[in-house]
Amino acid sequence: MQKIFDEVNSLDKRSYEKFFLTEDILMEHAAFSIYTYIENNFKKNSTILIICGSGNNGADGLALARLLYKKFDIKIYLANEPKSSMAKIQYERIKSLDITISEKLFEADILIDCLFGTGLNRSLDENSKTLISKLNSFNSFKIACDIPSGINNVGQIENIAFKADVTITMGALKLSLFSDVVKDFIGDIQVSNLGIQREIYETQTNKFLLELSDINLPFRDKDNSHKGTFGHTNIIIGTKTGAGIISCDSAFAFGCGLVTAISKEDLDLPYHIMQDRKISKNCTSIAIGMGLGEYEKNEIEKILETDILKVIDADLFYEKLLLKYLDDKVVLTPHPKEFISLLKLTNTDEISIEELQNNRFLYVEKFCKKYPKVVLLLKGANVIIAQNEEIFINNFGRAVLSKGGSGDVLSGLIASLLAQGYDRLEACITASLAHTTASNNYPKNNYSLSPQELIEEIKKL
Ligand SMILES: NC(=O)C1=CN([C@@H]2O[C@H](COP(=O)(O)OP(=O)(O)OC[C@H]3O[C@@H](n4cnc5c(N)ncnc54)[C@H](O)[C@@H]3O)[C@@H](O)[C@H]2O)[C@@H](O)CC1
Ligand SMILES: [K+]
Repeated sequence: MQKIFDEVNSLDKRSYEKFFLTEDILMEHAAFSIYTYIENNFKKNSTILIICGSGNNGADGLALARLLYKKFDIKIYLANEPKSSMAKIQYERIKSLDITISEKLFEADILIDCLFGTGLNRSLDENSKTLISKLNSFNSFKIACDIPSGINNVGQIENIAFKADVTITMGALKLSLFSDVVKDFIGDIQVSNLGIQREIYETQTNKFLLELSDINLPFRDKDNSHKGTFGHTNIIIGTKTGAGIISCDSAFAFGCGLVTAISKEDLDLPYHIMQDRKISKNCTSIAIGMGLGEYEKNEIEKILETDILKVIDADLFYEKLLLKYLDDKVVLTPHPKEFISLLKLTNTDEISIEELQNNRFLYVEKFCKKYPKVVLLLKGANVIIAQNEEIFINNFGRAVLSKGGSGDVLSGLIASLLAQGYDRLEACITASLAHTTASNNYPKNNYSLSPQELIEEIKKL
């Protein structure tokens, strides 16, 4: 996993003080990393337009222009006069070069957005909005320097943002690159080295970006085993039976030795799924909530009271009785609407979906502070997995997963791993990565994936 920081100004400051790296040195490395990216990916003499603002993001662009000059056909567009001291210095450095300052925007092969970086601290003015909108309309390859202009320090977009194909971010990953609302604006992310290896530039953090290598699939190193060796999960089937049955199937596919559907009605189940009326004696995990619908409250209580690890999902986030069980036995897997209900039930906050989606990390942190024993998995374009003060982000998800039943598959995967002995965080991390990876491996298109096909892809991981 990679470290993520709420802000990097303190890291820059530490580099000046601890390693005697000046702002100038850091900036030269920032510019050089974009130069290297362009050199490695584009033909000599490609046309490049660098759009520069008045601060240090613009200064990065001016330094980059100096580096690219003569190897590429470059022009600078000055959105504002250089104002920060580094922008003025960088401007001096290019004055004697014959670099064209373009008076207008045009569709170059490559556009480089150096308008605003981490200094964006107020709403965009009309000129900036028009400028960004025009840039977005061009068919050029688009590179954002540090962060696409228009995204603020907490990952919100008030009006418009530059729509990058790649964001080359300076020094370390910033949290603002991982809100759901910026997902379609940042493109691929690359981290630039600022004159010292990233592991030295970076300090301690409590936030992490998951990588594919963080997956820890079920592993069998004992052949002297039987079905009981690999756990027994119980999935509670509610009035909407399909949801729970999907979870049963995905739990079985992800290695759990035994899967029992707990249901009052006789169900038409796949042959490998057992059925019972009550929780099995040797049950090692439970999943409850998916398609629950009408269910007797005292029966739910009896299940929640058990000392068994549980995945709690969907309809249960609207039940007040859940409040007694927000402890070290549970994993909660709400989607945004369900999380809002949970925030309300727990008297944490009463907010709209929009407010949540604009501040996902803030509300996850608030909730986890209040319930530090709970493991929370907040669904969304970027999945957030959190416990106490730690946050893990899975940004591999794509639109292919935006289908009914995807969440039921995920509940089954987590329950399966809990039953097999994973701890709750490990189970969420591996299940979430398996879920996104399998969906991305679906070969057909990004709209037709069914839960069954998703489970088939999970079997191939
Ligand atoms: N501090 C450092 O050591 C380094 C900084 N670097 C670059 O510096 C950037 C940050 O530079 P700055 O702090 O100068 O800020 P920016 O260049 O991001 O912002 C420029 C200026 O725009 C003004 N501004 C903010 N919001 C505005 C709005 N909505 N409309 C009009 N003007 C607005 C601000 O007052 C600020 O002075 C980083 O994103 C990165 O690109 C890199 O060179 C790496 C090293
Ligand atoms: K930028």
